[in-house]
Amino acid sequence: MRKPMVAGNWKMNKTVADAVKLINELLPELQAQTAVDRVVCPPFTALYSVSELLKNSGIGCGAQDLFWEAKGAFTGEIAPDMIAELGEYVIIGHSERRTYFGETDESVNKKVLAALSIGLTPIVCVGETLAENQSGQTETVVTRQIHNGLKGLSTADAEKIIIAYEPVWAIGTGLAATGPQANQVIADYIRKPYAAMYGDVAAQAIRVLYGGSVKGSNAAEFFGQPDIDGALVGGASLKKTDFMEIVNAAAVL
Ligand SMILES: O=C[C@H](O)COP(=O)(O)O
Repeated sequence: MRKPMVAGNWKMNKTVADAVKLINELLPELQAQTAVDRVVCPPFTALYSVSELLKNSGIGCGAQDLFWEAKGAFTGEIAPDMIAELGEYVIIGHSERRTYFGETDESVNKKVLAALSIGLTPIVCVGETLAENQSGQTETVVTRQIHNGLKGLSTADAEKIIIAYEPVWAIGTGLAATGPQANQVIADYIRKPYAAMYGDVAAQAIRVLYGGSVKGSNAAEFFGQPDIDGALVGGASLKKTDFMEIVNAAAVL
């Protein structure tokens, strides 16, 4: 039985002051919802302040990216142990990083291995663009991202990672996939190839989230699907009421 998870990806939003305010608003209600694993991923600049507020709260804290090297002359980058001091999770390979910052399956794989080696749990994002979807390439693209981005894991790590299926055309557009559409991709193009890599036990153990225009009004449609274990939420994670609607919807999963 996989425990549902809802993670908020704040993207490039919120100053430290704004982040502290939102966490203080969220904390009582988030803490009350123990049926769901709850995670927030603020921008790097707010990570320390948020992690201090979340200490011993039962709410997970994560970064939105990391670099695979341990230290050195990599201006602007953040090392795995710097994140591990402040949180337990890290989002890797978000489509915005693939699109705007040149992330590839190869860099995703290096980051996943680096995160796992220091004990962080990666939330690895995969998903096809609108053009890829419309030209019938969803299977090819998503299975390639799984094969190349997630290779080389140990058996224990293979059972621990989290994958987020985020069709790029659904991110921030208000145009969510349907529950059955997302479930089919997750079952056939994510869990199935993952089972071929790491076995059925791992493929059934890992949590796969859906992401892309999730809101309170459509969350239940995704959470009612057998292969969807929760959501990676962007826009709707920036306001207490919006985020809590989604977290509470996951509790009945
Ligand atoms: O990481 C979150 C996803 O990109 C979804 O963003 P969104 O909920 O604003 O569509």
